[in-house]
Parts: sequence; C-alpha cells; structure tokens
Amino acid sequence: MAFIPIMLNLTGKKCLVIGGGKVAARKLKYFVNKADVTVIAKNISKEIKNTKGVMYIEKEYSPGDLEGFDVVIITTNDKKLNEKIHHEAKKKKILTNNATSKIFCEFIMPAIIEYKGYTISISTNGENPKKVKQLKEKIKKFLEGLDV
Ligand SMILES: C[C@@]1(CC(=O)O)c2cc3[nH]c(cc4nc(cc5[nH]c(cc(n2)[C@H]1CCC(=O)O)[C@@](C)(CC(=O)O)[C@@H]5CCC(=O)O)C(CC(=O)O)=C4CCC(=O)O)c(CCC(=O)O)c3CC(=O)O
Ligand SMILES: NC(=O)C1=CN([C@@H]2O[C@H](COP(=O)(O)OP(=O)(O)OC[C@H]3O[C@@H](n4cnc5c(N)ncnc54)[C@H](O)[C@@H]3O)[C@@H](O)[C@H]2O)C=CC1
Repeated sequence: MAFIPIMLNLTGKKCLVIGGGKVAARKLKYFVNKADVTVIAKNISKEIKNTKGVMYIEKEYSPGDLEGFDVVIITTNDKKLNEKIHHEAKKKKILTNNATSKIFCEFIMPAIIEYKGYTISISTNGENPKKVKQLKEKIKKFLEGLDV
C-alpha cells in the first residue's frame, strides 16, 4: 500500500454509507452537509436516524445498491462482506473506504482537526489508528496554546 494525503471535493458527490452502527455514525459526520449522504444497513442507530441531512434505508446490503454513488464508506461488522462490497465498487470505479481493512479500500480516513480555518489531518498510513487518535488529542492541546 502507498498513500498520500489529498483533499476530496465533495460538492455534488453522492456518498453511500453501508452499516449503521458506531463506526458509521462517526465516519458519516465527515461527509454530511458536504455530500449527499445515504445510509444502508440492516439496523440503523437512533443517532444516525436523527442526523439531519442523512437519508437512510433499513435493509440488508445487495450489490445493486452501489448504483449511482461516487463514494462508498463500508462499515458493516462483517469483514468478508466488506471486502466483497469493495471489489464490487472497484469494478464500478467507485471510491471506497473500508473500516475493517486497510488493504481492501481505495482511501483511508485520517483523524481531522478543524482549527481557525485550517484542516489538520493525521495518519499512520493505516498502520495504527489508535496512535492516530492519541496524537490528535496531543495536537489539539498544543493548538490551544498557539497564537496563529
Ligand atoms: C486503515 C483505516 C481505514 C479507515 O477506517 O479509514 C482504519 C482501519 C482500522 N481501524 C481499526 C480500529 C480502530 N480505529 C479507531 C479509530 C479511528 N480509525 C481511523 C482511521 C482508520 N482506521 C484508517 C487508518 C488511519 C491511519 O492510520 O492512517 C480514524 C483515524 C478516522 C476515522 O475513522 O474516523 C479514527 C480515529 C478518529 C479520531 O479519533 O478522530 C479506533 C479507536 C476508536 O474507535 O475509538 C479503533 C479501535 C482500536 C483499538 O481499540 O484497538 C481497525 C480494526 C477493526 C477490527 O478489529 O475489525 C481497522 C482495520 C485495519 O486496521 O485493517
Ligand atoms: N476503521 C475504524 O475506524 C474502526 C473499525 N472498527 C470495525 O468496524 C466494524 C463496524 O463497527 P461498529 O460500527 O462498532 O459495529 P456495529 O455492530 O455497531 O454496526 C454494524 C452495522 O453493520 C450492519 N450490517 C451487518 N451486516 C449487514 C448487511 N449484510 N447488510 C447491511 N448492513 C449490515 C448492522 O446492521 C450494523 O448497523 C467492526 O468490524 C469494527 O471492528 C471498529 C472501530 C474503529
């Protein structure tokens, strides 16, 4: 794997989140009010259902669901299914992010800090998300004392 950080223009993009649990709830926040967001999952959490600007369909995933989407965020708790969705999306040239595999996805999500008009993103190139979270908290504290 070889990653570089880029900024994705979400204006006018159609984004599908598959899976409706805790990870889906966190990841869809990056996309909501920027892209057009739809969630598909067998069970969708109250938090997601109550998120303004999100369309949702409570059902099991089926391959036709990907039609018309530009970006797919794959967050079910079934690793094999997530891989399968990635392969189907790749054939259709749809960008994928996969919460259960740094290999079977087209992009990974960094941790993000929004600070005075800057966007700071932190990544370990997929190696250690827990450490990313820890560094994010340290950088946030550091920024509090900074006069930019
Ligand atoms: C490759 C990547 C793909 C992607 O998801 O984009 C990925 C993959 C995986 N994460 C896993 C676990 C956890 N990830 C987190 C948290 C975050 N993970 C994020 C990104 C990424 N995670 C991408 C790489 C980022 C990079 O380093 O460059 C963050 C930064 C952004 C975000 O997703 O929001 C967000 C912090 C955001 C913030 O705090 O702001 C936590 C902690 C928690 O949830 O609290 C845990 C539990 C850890 C524990 O407890 O041990 C597993 C094992 C899953 C399993 O066991 O099945 C995989 C699968 C694998 O490694 O292959
Ligand atoms: N990449 C990341 O940042 C992280 C990834 N994870 C991993 O991500 C996965 C999801 O975690 P959570 O959201 O906490 O799980 P969860 O159990 O809260 O949610 C799983 C969701 O997948 C849906 N689902 C399962 N099978 C489905 C199917 N066939 N069709 C449609 N929807 C289906 C369920 O209905 C549910 O909405 C887990 O495997 C977890 O280990 C966990 C923490 C962080």
